[in-house]
Amino acid sequence: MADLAGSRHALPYVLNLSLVFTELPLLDRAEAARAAGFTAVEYWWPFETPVPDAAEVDAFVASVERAGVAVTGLNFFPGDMAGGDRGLVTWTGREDEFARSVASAIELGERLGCRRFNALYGNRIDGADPAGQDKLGLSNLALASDAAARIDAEIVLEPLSGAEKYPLKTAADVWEVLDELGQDNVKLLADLYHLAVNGDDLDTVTTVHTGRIGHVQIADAPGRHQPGTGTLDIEGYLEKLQTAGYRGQVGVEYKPDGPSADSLSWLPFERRGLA
Ligand SMILES: O=C(O)C(=O)CO
Repeated sequence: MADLAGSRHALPYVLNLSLVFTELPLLDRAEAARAAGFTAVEYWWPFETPVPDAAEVDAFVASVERAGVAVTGLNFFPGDMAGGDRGLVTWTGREDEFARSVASAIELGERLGCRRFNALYGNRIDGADPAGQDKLGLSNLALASDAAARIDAEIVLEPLSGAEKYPLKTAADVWEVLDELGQDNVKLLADLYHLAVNGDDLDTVTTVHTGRIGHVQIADAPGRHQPGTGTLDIEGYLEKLQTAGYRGQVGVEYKPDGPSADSLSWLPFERRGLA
């Protein structure tokens, strides 16, 4: 049995390098994560474009290989995140770009051994029919699911907070899409921070349908900072998830309050490398 260092659960942690260690250039973050004790990391889409050029991809892969960490999760290209975009899955008119972004992410995932891809659903578009957007979402998710299946990977769908026009706010919103889609390798990404901010019932989310949860992420609320800075009983929810059968990883995905390395003090060093 692994040393749980006082933790009430044995779920393994992976460090999200799109929010933690962002004071460092992208290509230095994997080594910082390794030095901090993590053996697995995840990223949002680490490039500005859906299909980055070969040199950019090679440099990214080299940074990960140099660090000796596993990449266990990648987001698909989401559009302009800083400008408010939250994914292309339901973005009418950008179907070709979505397909190309999926192909390039899967190719990168195959190279890195990454088998989980976060497909941000996309915002409601002013003037567009929401039902039409959802219909496009189903066909785009089917395409992504098939592409992922070819490398034995899965897709996760994430409720988000802080984005008014993003329609997936709760786990139930995602269940509705998954029920219509009917593809076993498409699951819920339960980010406990986003769900809490949106008023979802975390006691239910962490105990019911846990077999359909593909990934869990954590940050405290309010604030989206490290555990202990807010009021969420993160440890309690992770224990509930494990008790209910969840055996996946926990993404450490928060905006550090202070320097990233210091912000990790809530997690004993010996708990960071179990992934
Ligand atoms: O946009 C966010 O907040 C995310 O968590 C994306 O994965």
